[in-house]
Formats: sequence, structure tokens, C-alpha cells
Amino acid sequence: MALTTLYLLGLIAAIYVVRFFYTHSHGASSHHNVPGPWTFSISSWRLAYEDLRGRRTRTICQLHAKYGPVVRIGPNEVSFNSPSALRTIYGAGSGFQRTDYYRMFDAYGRQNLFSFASGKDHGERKKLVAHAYSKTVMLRGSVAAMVELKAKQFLELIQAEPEGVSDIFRTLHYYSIDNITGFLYGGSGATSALTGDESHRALLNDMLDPARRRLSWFAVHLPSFTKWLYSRSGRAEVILRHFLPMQKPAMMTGIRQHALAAFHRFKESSQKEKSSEIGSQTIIHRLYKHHQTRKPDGLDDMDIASECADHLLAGIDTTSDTLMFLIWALSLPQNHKFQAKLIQEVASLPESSLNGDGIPFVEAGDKLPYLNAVIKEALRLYTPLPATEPRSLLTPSIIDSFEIPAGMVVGIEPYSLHRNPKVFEDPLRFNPERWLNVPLERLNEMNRWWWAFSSGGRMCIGIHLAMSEMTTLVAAIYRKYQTYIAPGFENVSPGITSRFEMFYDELFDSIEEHECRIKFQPHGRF
Ligand code: HEM
Repeated sequence: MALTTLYLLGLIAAIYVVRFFYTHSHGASSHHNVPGPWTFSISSWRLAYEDLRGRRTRTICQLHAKYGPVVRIGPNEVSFNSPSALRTIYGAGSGFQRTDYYRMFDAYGRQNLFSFASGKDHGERKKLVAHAYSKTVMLRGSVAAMVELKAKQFLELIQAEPEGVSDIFRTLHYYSIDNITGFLYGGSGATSALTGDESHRALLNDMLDPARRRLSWFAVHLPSFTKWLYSRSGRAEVILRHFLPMQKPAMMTGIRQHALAAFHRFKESSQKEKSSEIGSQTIIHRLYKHHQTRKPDGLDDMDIASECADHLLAGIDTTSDTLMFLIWALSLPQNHKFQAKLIQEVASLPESSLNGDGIPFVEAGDKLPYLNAVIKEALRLYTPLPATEPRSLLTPSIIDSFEIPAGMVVGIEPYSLHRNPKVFEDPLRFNPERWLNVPLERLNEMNRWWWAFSSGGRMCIGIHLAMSEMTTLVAAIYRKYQTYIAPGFENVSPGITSRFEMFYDELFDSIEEHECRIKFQPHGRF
């Protein structure tokens, strides 16, 4: 038995040695010269192990610090860390496609904006909704009015919290889910989590379960096995239940069920309801105009349901996690000086910049320089999607003078770009003022490295919605409140989940995942 195991181990080692020499000697191109630890270059399981430990992004960042802006992180994967590589890989018209990694974002078996690989499929779909996400739509009209209403409801929720202490990890999720569902579905699927609907609040439960990190790992590294595991029924299901990476209902089940029900409600609504003022602005309405009953080769029911579910998932954690870190960072005693300047700026808004409820208009928040610097800094240090955005090209290419063979996976992680100490002085410190009153050349350089929303054709489509949600809420909060770390939460960093990893402020030793307790105290200016 022991001999058989030894024999097997020896065989595996021999395969890896042969593979190592094959890949390093057959390098028809110079990708074999890309520096990096040899353990990573011989097997993709080395990086998968980092994924399992929840350390992928930080490990890659350390490898860049050690080996420079180009690092081999797998037999078929290279990580870059430079604005020039950023342009080559992600620039408009670059031809690089999203990899199969993104197929885990398919919904109801259909691809969508997030998961399409080909530029053609993606471009055709994007055309249908791009205008609805434009900045002009966000700044005025029904979408802006909805965001302002949600900001008002958030303040009312805070006001009702015992002793003004709120777990903003949760309450900000209520804010983002109510905004995105209102924007996507209108009356057919808008949630009311802020105003207390428990069934809508419960939709977030499976998203907030830390086991979703383990499930993401299985879905990416063992996709067929994971599909098989979750599709068992009867006795097999009962036995295998104990081995599931995340208990059912698994990740996003609640959200996806809600998204499907919203689609059916929309489909069954009358023509009059469909084209009512507010309804006609929604994403579901725009997509429905291209339903196959109206257009030859148009979208079918599941295409539309999948597209909306995808935007719904993309628009919850991202916005609320950024807002949470922003408020938490401003509440730290060492950052009260920044908070005071922000309060001064939002307090100086004239009456004409406020709606009837005293909430700053979205358009007014958009123009505030200090507020925008605070958001930009929160997105730098606590970007909610910090990990690699993997891409590949069907033909060979040259990136930062390295020849990259066709099909090789290349990527850049915002986390590493945002922590380059040569570009961002004292990079682990939250300092919104680094974006203000700096020489233009320095500002341009920092902007070249700032990459929270991605870039080019696959840049975040929700950027303007996210920005209007953030500017409006932060302006509304600090017009009324000062914020402090709640008693008992001092010296703790909140932690968020992104893919297989947890992210938090690395200057803190103690981490509380999915919790952030903040005290809101009226400053009495208004
Ligand atoms: C602070 C908030 C947000 C941040 C930082 C953010 C960031 C990003 C990033 C980095 C990507 C590219 C991901 C990749 O290629 O791996 C992306 C794509 C996307 N985001 Fe966002 N996002 C935010 C909010 C939103 C919101 C509110 C929506 C609402 C619908 C949204 C919808 C999408 C969609 C649909 C894509 C895919 C776009 C495409 O491939 O054309 N995002 N986002």
C-alpha cells in the first residue's frame, strides 16, 4: 500500500518535472521568461490553493512586490501590474475576452452581459441597455428621485435605531438592494428592505453567508463536480448534504428566485402598467421591447430574466460594501478631520440643492469635490472587487514586451494597482486629500493606476448608478450626522466577501466579518 502511494507520488512528480521542462523549453515565445515562483508555473493548483486559503489577491500583490510588474502565476496564467498592460488588455477594442471563469455568473442557464466572452454577443446586448445607465439618466428624473427617496428612508431607519447605533453592513445592503431592484424592475420587483419588509431583508441572507466563499472556490475549480453535487435528489441528496460547500439554499438562490418572480410579474402585467412613466425607465422594460414576440431573433424569457438577475447581483454588494468602508473609515478617530471637512462641504449646500425632504439632489452631490475625493479614496483602498479580472485572446499578443501565446490567461488586479507605493504615498492609509490640491501630473499618474470600475468595453455599466447612490447617501448622512465607531467595535476592521476571499483594513489585527457598528449622532446644524 505504502509502495503504491510512493509510486503514485513519484509518477505525479515526474509528470510535473516533464511538464515544467516542456513549458520552459518549448517556449516559442518569451512568456517562459516571465518571472515568478516555479511552484506556481508548474501547476494551476498552486494558485487554487491560495484561493482556498482566501489569499489569492494578497499573494499576487506580494509576488508583484517581489518580482515586478509581470509575474507568472500559473502554467497558463500571467499577472500584470502596470497602466501600459491595462491599456493593452482592457483598452477599448483590444480583442481580449472574458474567460470561462465568468460562466459562474450565468443565470437560469443563460449568458448575460457579465458572462459573455465574445465582443460581438456582448456588444449586441449592451446596446439594448447602455442608454438607461448613462449619467444623464442618473442625474435627473425618475431614477434620481428614487435614489433620493431611498436616501431619505435610510436616514429614517437610522433615526429609529436604538441609541443611534446601526450595523451599517446590513442597513446599507437594504439601501443598495432597494435601489437596484427599483431601477431594474420598477413595481414588478422593487424591494422594501429599508422600510422593514422582512421577506425582502431575508433575500440577502444567502449572500451574506461566509460559506459562499467556499462555494465560489468549488464552482470555479471543480465546476462539473459542483453542478453534480447540487443537482442530486432523493437519498443521494440526503447523504451528500453533509458534504456541500454551502448548505442549500446556496449562494444567490434567494436573489435569483426573486429576480425570476419579478420577471414573471412584469410579463403578466398589463400593457398599460408596462409602459407607465416609471415602468418605461426600467431595465426590464427596455429589454422586453426586444422580446422575441416583438422582434425576430429577439430575446426570450430566460434571456431577459438572466440579464436582470445579473445586474441585480452586480449592484448590491459592490455599492453597499464601498459605502460601509467609507463611513467606517471616516468614523475612525484619526480620520475625524476628513469627516469635519466633508460635513462643512455638504452643510454649505444651498436650499435650492435640496429636495422637499431636505435630501441633496443627486445632481448636487455629483458636483461636490471633497465628497467625490472621499468616494474615490474609499474605492482605492477598499475597492469591492479587488481580485484579478481574467482575460484571454484567441491569437498571440505582446504585453509589456512579453510574447503571450494565444489562449493564455492574463489579468490585472485593482488591489495591486491601488497599493503601489511609488504612485500612492503611504498606500494603506485612508487619505481622501491625496486626490485634492495635487499637481496635475501627479493626479494624472494616480488616475492611470486607479481602476475600481475596470475600463474599455467591459467597464462597469452601473458606474453612474453606483456613484449617484453613493454621493447622494453620503451627502444626506453628513448633512445631518457625525459618525463614530460604536462602543465595542473600536480596533476592529469590518470584513467583506469578494469571490473566495475576505477583505478588510490590513492595519487592523481584529476583523469582524459582515458586521460594522457605527454610532450616528446629529450634529445639530440643521
Ligand atoms: C461601487 C460600485 C461598483 C463597483 C466598484 C463595480 C465594479 C465593477 C467592475 C470592476 C466590473 C468589471 C468586472 C470584471 O471584468 O471582472 C464591473 C462590471 C459590471 N458591473 Fe459593476 N461595480 C459597481 C456597481 C455596479 C452597479 C450598481 C451595477 C448595476 C447594475 C453594476 C453592474 C455591472 C455589470 C452589469 C457589469 C458587467 C459589465 C460588462 O461586462 O459589460 N455594477 N463592475
